[in-house]
Amino acid sequence: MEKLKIIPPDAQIYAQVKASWDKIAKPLDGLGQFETMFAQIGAITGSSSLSIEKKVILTMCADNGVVAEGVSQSGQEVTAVVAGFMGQQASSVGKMARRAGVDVIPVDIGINTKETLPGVRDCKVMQGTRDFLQEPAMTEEEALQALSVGIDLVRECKDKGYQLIGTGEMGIGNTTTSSMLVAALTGRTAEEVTGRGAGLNDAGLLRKQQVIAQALEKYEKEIRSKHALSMLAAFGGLDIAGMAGVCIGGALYHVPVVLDGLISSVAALVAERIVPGVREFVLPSHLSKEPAAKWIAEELKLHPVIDAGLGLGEGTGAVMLFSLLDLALALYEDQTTFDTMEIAQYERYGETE
Ligand SMILES: O=C(O)c1ccc[n+]([C@@H]2O[C@H](COP(=O)([O-])O)[C@@H](O)[C@H]2O)c1
Ligand SMILES: Cc1cc2nc[nH]c2cc1C
Repeated sequence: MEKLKIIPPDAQIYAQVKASWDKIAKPLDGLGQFETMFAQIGAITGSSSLSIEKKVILTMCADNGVVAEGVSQSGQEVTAVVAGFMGQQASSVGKMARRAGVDVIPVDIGINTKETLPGVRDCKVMQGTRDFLQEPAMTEEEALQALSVGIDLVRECKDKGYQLIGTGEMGIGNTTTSSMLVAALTGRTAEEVTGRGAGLNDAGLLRKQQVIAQALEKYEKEIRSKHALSMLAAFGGLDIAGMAGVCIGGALYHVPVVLDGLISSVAALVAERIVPGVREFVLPSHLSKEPAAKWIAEELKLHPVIDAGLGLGEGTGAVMLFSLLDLALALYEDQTTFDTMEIAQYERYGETE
């Protein structure tokens, strides 16, 4: 995996797209980060004629053994229940995606059930991870298998003509797994990375913090080795590994990947540590309300445009960004330029600096 060769985004196309935005009759950089996000999309896809008509969310569903430690307000069985509704496009992401004209592929990459769920793609690696406080969540082989699921799905989506892929997940306990990975990968303390997840009370928050603090001690040697794949295997989760695979697949096949919240962003961090350069192929959507999210943004130098206290998951924040991108693109696709308006353009700061 470490030997994968990534061809970086095309800097010339980045500049071309930016120059094209500058010709549109509007204040210079008036669409701010939306202009640079499209420059990045053009650079990734290798074309300045931008198109994001066909979009998909890959929602990875998996269970986390660490739930046995009392770190979530919900029981593990909720993962399968919500994934079942997702298969009918009846969970939160399905509803938003239908409104936005986006497809959703729910994926069972490790739900703790033997049942197959109608409408959910069966890519199960195992029935949930093991409890990382007691033993490593996965073996490196299991982690690699989950990474491959994500990479292969990107290839398939590219072949089907999808131009933009969003990540999403569902898995009770996955904010504990995510916070643990952030602490291990960025050197933050349990206190700095732990949040309330899907709605923990004060006692639950304290318990979650203690579990992460204990695991930081228990795995001190592994953490010091800074080996991202071992840490992914040690802490999980299968959903994070699958989404890290999506990020790596995006970089390999040059498809831009829009990240959802905390769990998706951890996946991008893991992917970047395993295959350096992947971060240039991901676009964040929102800054999760979970405290660990800001440390990832800082580490990967990502600037999510939506900062609205979201913490839903499933890919909902990514769908929101898709809609905003669609609006911004309306200006680019059918350009009314300074020339169209016959407005003389004086020397602008971008040209003199
Ligand atoms: O996307 C986020 O940033 C986010 C923040 C908090 C909770 N979630 C969702 O809530 C679930 C995990 O919460 P928990 O408390 O069981 O770890 C999981 O299914 C996530 O999709 C998601
Ligand atoms: C009901 C429910 C739906 C979710 N969707 C994503 N995470 C979730 C967590 C819960 C508890």
